Amino acid sequence: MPAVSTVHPSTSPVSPDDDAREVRPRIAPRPARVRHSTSLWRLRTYLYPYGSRYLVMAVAAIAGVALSMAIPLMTQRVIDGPIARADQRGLLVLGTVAVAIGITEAVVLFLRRWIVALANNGSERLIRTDLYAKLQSLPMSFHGRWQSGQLLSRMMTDLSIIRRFLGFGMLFLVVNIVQIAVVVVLLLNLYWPLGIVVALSIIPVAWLCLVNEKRFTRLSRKIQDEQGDVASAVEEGVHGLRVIKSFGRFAHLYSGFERRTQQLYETSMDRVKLSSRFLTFLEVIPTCTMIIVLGMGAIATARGDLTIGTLVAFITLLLSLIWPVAALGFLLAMTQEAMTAADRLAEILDAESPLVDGTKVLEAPRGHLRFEHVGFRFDDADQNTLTDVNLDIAPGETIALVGGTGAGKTTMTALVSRLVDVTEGRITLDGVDIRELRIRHLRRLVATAFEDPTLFSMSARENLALGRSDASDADIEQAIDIAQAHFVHDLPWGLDTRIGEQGMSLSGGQRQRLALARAVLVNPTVLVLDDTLSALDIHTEALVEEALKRVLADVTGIVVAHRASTVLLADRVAVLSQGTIVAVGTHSELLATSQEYRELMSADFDAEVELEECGSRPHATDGHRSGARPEVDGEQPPDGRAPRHPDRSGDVRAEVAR
Ligand SMILES: Nc1ncnc2c1ncn2[C@@H]1O[C@H](COP(=O)(O)OP(=O)(O)OP(=O)(O)O)[C@@H](O)[C@H]1O
Repeated sequence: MPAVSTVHPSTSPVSPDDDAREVRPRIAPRPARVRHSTSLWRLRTYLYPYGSRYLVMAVAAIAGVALSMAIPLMTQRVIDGPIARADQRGLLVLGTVAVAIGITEAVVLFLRRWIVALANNGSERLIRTDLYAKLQSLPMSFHGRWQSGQLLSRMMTDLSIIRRFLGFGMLFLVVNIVQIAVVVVLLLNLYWPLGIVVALSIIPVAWLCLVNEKRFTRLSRKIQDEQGDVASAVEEGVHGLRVIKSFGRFAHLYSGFERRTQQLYETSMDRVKLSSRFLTFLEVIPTCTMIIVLGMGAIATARGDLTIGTLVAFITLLLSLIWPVAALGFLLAMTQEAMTAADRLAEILDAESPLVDGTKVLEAPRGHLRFEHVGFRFDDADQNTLTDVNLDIAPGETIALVGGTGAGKTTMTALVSRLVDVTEGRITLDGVDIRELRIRHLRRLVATAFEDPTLFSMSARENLALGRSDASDADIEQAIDIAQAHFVHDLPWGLDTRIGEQGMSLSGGQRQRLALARAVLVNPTVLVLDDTLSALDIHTEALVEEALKRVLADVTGIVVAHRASTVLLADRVAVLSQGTIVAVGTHSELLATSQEYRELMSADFDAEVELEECGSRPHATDGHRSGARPEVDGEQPPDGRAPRHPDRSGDVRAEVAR
């Protein structure tokens, strides 16, 4: 039994940047009964680190409103006091106090704006980093279901909506409601008959808000989803530019894009119409109230029931209500938008990852890999992709996985590094179920080079050292040598050359070689090559295979092979058909015993012959693939193992022909 140690999560050597770490967002857990608005409320935890700033902001906002309300009351005192009595000294004192109040209000306003920027940009950053970490931790099945544009629009647009709400909407929604309530009380206190008129005018305002809430929410959600669709279309258009241009399908895609933007435009206009009607009513109500108050106030003053100073103060206070009431409309709209944005963020933050991290690490891994009755079914599929797969790969052995298109080869390799988890059976590494191993540890042991090599917008060196940040220059050089990726030294700044988005500035073969070097650099215990050599020219492929033979001699290898040439890198071959392994053996054994294997090999062979007959065997240039290699006679090793290189084509032809 291999030495295995168990690592307690809190003392684990796994660094926090582990892609499968359990992401614990600051957001509160999802409540059992989810209601609209709960998502926004749950985001309050992102305010806590900036709690003191939000508090200062709220105090400054309330102080600002209180000061603005003090000015009409001062005016009343000035008119009914020093002005009525022609008291110059009293006028000077009260005037100075009024100026001081005005200056203090301006300072408080500046303070609030400055602090708000500090606080809500900080909260936005925290939510964004949590979202990013969560996205990284979610399984491939999640990313398969979601359009990247939808994720992008949540990370950018929805977060901006929430930032605006946290910095402005939330505060003023509260401040304005408080201001309306306080002013109404003050008005009732100044002269209650007019105060009642103002208080009654609040009823239609509240009714309008309630009536419009549902429609506004629905339209906001629709717009945000449609923005995501547009972002997805832009993303696909940019990524698929080459395909679109080569097929001359620009007009077709353009019309699809135009349809989406038209839809977004129409929904946005629906919302504009709704909010325009709503806002107009909200502005008309205070104006009508003002006309009634002016008329009734004039009569009351004429009767001597009201002083002129009180009427001026009343009108000034009422004027100060126009903005808070009119603003209620867009503040409520902002709140609705923030609620739907928070719902959309919660869809990511609450997404459950079925991948559970293990606790064990292998002290001295040997690379004994076993598939035991492994079955796998994709989430949305109605039947298994893999069924009862059994395969025992000895330490240091290399297995070639061969099978027709869609047989399940890529899926099988994805199980080894737990990009997806088995749904039946188990996979063991040195006798330990890989689900019991720490994922970061497992992914250190298993390195995969994919057929479609993704390179990141960073330097060639950073791309190479992605799986092993502590790699020395000598390690990098060795990996470059094995993958025959010496071309990196010819790039304008050598290894420090920034490779374009997705490595677009490199050829397919160059990208594959970098991806291969990246996998080799990890110095893994298990090396998985998912048809990694498919884009190499025959000359480079021969050199890479020569070097790979040395690497594969020391590691356990799984090589997905579509062609006979690649099969010959392996010690044994497993034939996968319709999701299950139908034959395992050496190359020559399978040629002798497996009809399916013979057919797969002869298909490759036929393609080769066709190429030769057409005289179209390509020259050794990057980015082209011949599928064939020069015919060199070779001998079968005495142990029946597949001859590795370079005489496999001749060997395959001879045996298939037999
Ligand atoms: N995300 C997915 N959801 C549902 N089915 C999927 C998904 N990904 C792949 N499949 C299906 O699983 C099967 C196996 O796919 P896989 O990519 O493993 O085959 P493969 O043998 O590697 O094929 P190829 O040689 O063409 O790369 C296919 O039928 C494919 O349609």
